[in-house]
Order: sequence, then structure tokens, then C-alpha cells
Amino acid sequence: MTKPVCVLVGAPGSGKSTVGAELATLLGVGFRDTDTDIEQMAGKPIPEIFIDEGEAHFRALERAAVLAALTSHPGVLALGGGAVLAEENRAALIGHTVVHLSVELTDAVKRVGLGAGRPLLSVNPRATLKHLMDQRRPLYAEVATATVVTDGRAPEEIAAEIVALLRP
Ligand SMILES: Nc1ncnc2c1ncn2[C@@H]1O[C@H](COP(=O)(O)OP(=O)(O)OP(=O)(O)O)[C@@H](O)[C@H]1O
Ligand SMILES: O=C(O)C1=C[C@@H](O)[C@@H](O)[C@H](O)C1
Ligand SMILES: [Mg+2]
Repeated sequence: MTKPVCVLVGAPGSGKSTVGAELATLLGVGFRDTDTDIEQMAGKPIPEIFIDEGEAHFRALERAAVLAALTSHPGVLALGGGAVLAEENRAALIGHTVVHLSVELTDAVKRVGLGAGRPLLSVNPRATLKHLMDQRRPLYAEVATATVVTDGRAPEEIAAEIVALLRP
């Protein structure tokens, strides 16, 4: 069994995928994203999983992807924005180095507006994102061993701060 050097959690648009890739480059380790693992498991993009099989099925695939990656990936691991909703995932994160990328609503809305492919945010993204963030804030705080603010900061700067945090 091997465990990630760092696990990233945070709201949609907090930059887990972007900062995670940069952090892995800086550390010279591999980068894995459970959203990508789920798409490989299902053989289709996440929006299609939501349409064809529904959110409950997606969450089941997500639990399997999170548990597998936490015991097999030695590099940087980004979790999907909703992975902390599952008690099983939160329990599995105990004992890991978990960095919460915090973001306020204004920056999160700007960022998710830049990219498509977020099925939960396809209708009324600002209000939906606010609701998701209010619901999940305590869950990110529960699993995090450190929190890094991302608002108004470049991914490279955020990744460099995490490198410093990881130094013994
Ligand atoms: N610190 C940042 N400053 C400006 N833009 C950013 C920053 N971090 C990420 N972005 C941009 O915001 C968008 C969302 O970033 P990203 O996909 O990394 O978020 P995420 O946390 O992985 O979201 P999800 O939970 O949906 O997977 C991308 O277009 C990315 O380029
Ligand atoms: O916030 C969420 O619940 C999600 C975030 C994305 O990373 C994907 O995991 C999926 O679109 C669901
Ligand atoms: Mg992502």
C-alpha cells in the first residue's frame, strides 16, 4: 500500500486540477485526479454519467475511485469537489495530508464560468455554487490538515505555498 504525498480538496473552481498538476510538477511526482479515474472506469465523460445513470451512480463510482487512489497513488491526488460528501471518503482521508484549497464565491463563479463539463452547475451556477459551498464548507474543514487561500492568486503561487507546507 502506498499513499499520496498530498490530497487536494475544495469547491468546484477552487483549482484542484490546475494547482494539483502544477504541484506535482514542482515535486517531481505523478498527478492523479479522481474525476479522470471515474471517466476511465465509466468509459464516458462525467456529464454523460449524470445524464445516463444519475448522481447516485456517479457517487458510487467516486467512492470506489477515492478509496483506490488513496491506497495506490504515491503522488499528488485531486478529489472531485463533492467527494467529501461521503462519510466513507471522509473516514478514508484520516491520516492523510489533505490541503483544502479555499475559494470565495466570487472567484469560484468566475472560474467555473471559464470551463464547461460541471453537470451540477448547468442551471443557475451562482446560486447552486453558493448552496454547494455552504453545505460543504464544514466538510472540507473536517478533512483538511491545512487550508490555502486561492482567491486572487495564481496557481503557481498556490502550488509553491503547498510545497513549503509539505516540507518537514
Ligand atoms: N488560482 C487560479 N486563478 C485563476 N484561475 C484559476 C485558478 N485556479 C484554477 N483556475 C481556472 O479555473 C477553472 C477551474 O479550475 P479547476 O478545473 O482546476 O478547478 P477544480 O477545483 O478542479 O474544479 P472541479 O471540482 O469542478 O473539478 C479552470 O479554467 C482554471 O484554469
Ligand atoms: O462538486 C461536485 O459535486 C462535482 C465536482 C466535480 O469535480 C465532479 O466530481 C462532478 O462534476 C461533481
Ligand atoms: Mg477538477
